[in-house]
Amino acid sequence: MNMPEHISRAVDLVKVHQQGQAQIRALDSVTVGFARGRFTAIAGPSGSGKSTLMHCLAGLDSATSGQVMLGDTELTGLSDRELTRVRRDKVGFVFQSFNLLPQLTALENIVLPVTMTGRFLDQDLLDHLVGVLGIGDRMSHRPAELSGGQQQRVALARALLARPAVVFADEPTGNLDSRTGAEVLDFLRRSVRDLCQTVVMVTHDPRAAAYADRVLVLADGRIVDDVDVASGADVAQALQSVATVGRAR
Ligand SMILES: Nc1ncnc2c1ncn2[C@@H]1O[C@H](COP(=O)(O)OP(=O)(O)OP(=O)(O)O)[C@@H](O)[C@H]1O
Repeated sequence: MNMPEHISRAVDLVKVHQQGQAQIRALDSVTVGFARGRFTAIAGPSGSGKSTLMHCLAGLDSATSGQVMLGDTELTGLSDRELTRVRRDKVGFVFQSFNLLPQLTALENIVLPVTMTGRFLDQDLLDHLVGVLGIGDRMSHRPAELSGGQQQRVALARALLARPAVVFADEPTGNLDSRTGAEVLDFLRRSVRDLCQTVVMVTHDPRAAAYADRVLVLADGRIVDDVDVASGADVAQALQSVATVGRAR
């Protein structure tokens, strides 16, 4: 699993959490690669290791053993300081809880990661993102003055403006009503299609997973299914797989 088209990959990844005397094997020898310009959903029941896998892939958490690569950079073995730099330069994040800075306006939140690091502010891309997301008239508002859906749109623009190697989205629709959630998922899918963005999304929701090109299903820290959702039949299979694993627990 060392293919160059895999922008993100994990090899034999193990993560053991210590909880008192008990050891919890949150990831049990996971090997997986994520191709550029694809939208992958990581699905599975609560506690199956979805967030742990995403956190290790994104350099937010360190593995117990195994290897994580982001582009040409091996994350495993980097210091906290180096990891911070890699995350800042190569990763975009979208969280369930939006994670906007409350004292900044929507526009300031969106451009902060780019301006803070002295990088080129791509005004055309900014205009494109704001236009597609329909938040042009909210740019001077602070997060508290925005709806949940508007806050998540601001977070999406912030994640994509820096043209990260990978956008990691952790339950991005978890705090949204179903219509707004569908708009967020549509936008993620569109960013893959129009901007060739690579997106990896954690979700427990089969309907959200169905927006992806590929669905990885985790159970007990292992990949139990890996479905290419190119055709309608595959979507049905992926949904069935997520539901079955969920019921079996
Ligand atoms: N910091 C931690 N300390 C101890 N155990 C942890 C820690 N983080 C996660 N775990 C355990 O590791 C396992 C995997 O957790 P993880 O959060 O990755 O699952 P998940 O599939 O994302 O679940 P959910 O859908 O509920 O968020 C669970 O058994 C969880 O209790």
